[in-house]
Amino acid sequence: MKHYTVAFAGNPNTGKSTLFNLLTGLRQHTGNWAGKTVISAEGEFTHNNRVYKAIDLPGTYSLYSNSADEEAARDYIIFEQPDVTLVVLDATSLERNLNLALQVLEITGRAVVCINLIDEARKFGIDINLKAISKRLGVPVVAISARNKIGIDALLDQVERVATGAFTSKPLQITYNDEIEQGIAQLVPMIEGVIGSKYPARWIALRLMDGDDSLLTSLKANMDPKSTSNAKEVVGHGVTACH
Ligand SMILES: Nc1nc2c(ncn2[C@@H]2O[C@H](COP(=O)(O)OP(=O)(O)OP(=O)(O)O)[C@@H](O)[C@H]2O)c(=O)[nH]1
Ligand SMILES: [Mg+2]
Repeated sequence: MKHYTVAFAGNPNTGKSTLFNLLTGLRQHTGNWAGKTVISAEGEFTHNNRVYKAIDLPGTYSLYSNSADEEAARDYIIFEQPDVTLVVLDATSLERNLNLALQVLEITGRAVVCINLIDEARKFGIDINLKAISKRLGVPVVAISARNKIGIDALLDQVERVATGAFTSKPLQITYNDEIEQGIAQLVPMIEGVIGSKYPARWIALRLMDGDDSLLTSLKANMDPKSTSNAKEVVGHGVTACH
């Protein structure tokens, strides 16, 4: 039987490990500071007779190269290419949390957005229009409470749809200003020429324009050794960095 992989991404403290523990029966540390996940943990769970490998990534505010955690989460999503990236958001601060969801969607459409802490949101009278968010993002969006075990089956049904390809996502693609879009248009064919279509060229173009050397290093390390010598050329083509 095929094992699907599901990576749990999200801002720190959004309940990723609580959900991971609930599903896998493992005991990843949870909690405010002392329990912070610093390395990715792996476990397994089943749903509708399908087996899933779960990877609990460290909490990050972005997928740029600001810290080892962000690089680890980014590299896992780009290079390991999980069947599903489950983006766990805090229902009480959606605006801040959605930023990471948008970054994931720039990398992959194989994603499910999981709005956790729905119990807390309800206490504050926050009403979340899941349908509208899902339509806008182009991927399934489910509200849960990992701590109170609410919405878990519905979440796993959506994970299954994305994992099996039953759901065709239309991930929201952000359009940037003309200067950036022109840079992307120049870089994408060069990037695809060097690394093929396996990796998200548009996102890589954006990161290269931002001067993200760590991504370049990871790319080289993960690429076929024959083609690594070309990687430098892509950034050497003189597209101005946009900060
Ligand atoms: N009220 C409520 N609290 C929750 C829920 N899920 C998780 N929590 C709490 O939120 C806190 C953080 O949970 P963690 O599971 O450690 O969060 P995390 O996303 O793994 O955190 P990092 O590893 O730092 O990224 C803990 O105190 C949990 O008990 C929920 O559905 N409702
Ligand atoms: Mg954690």
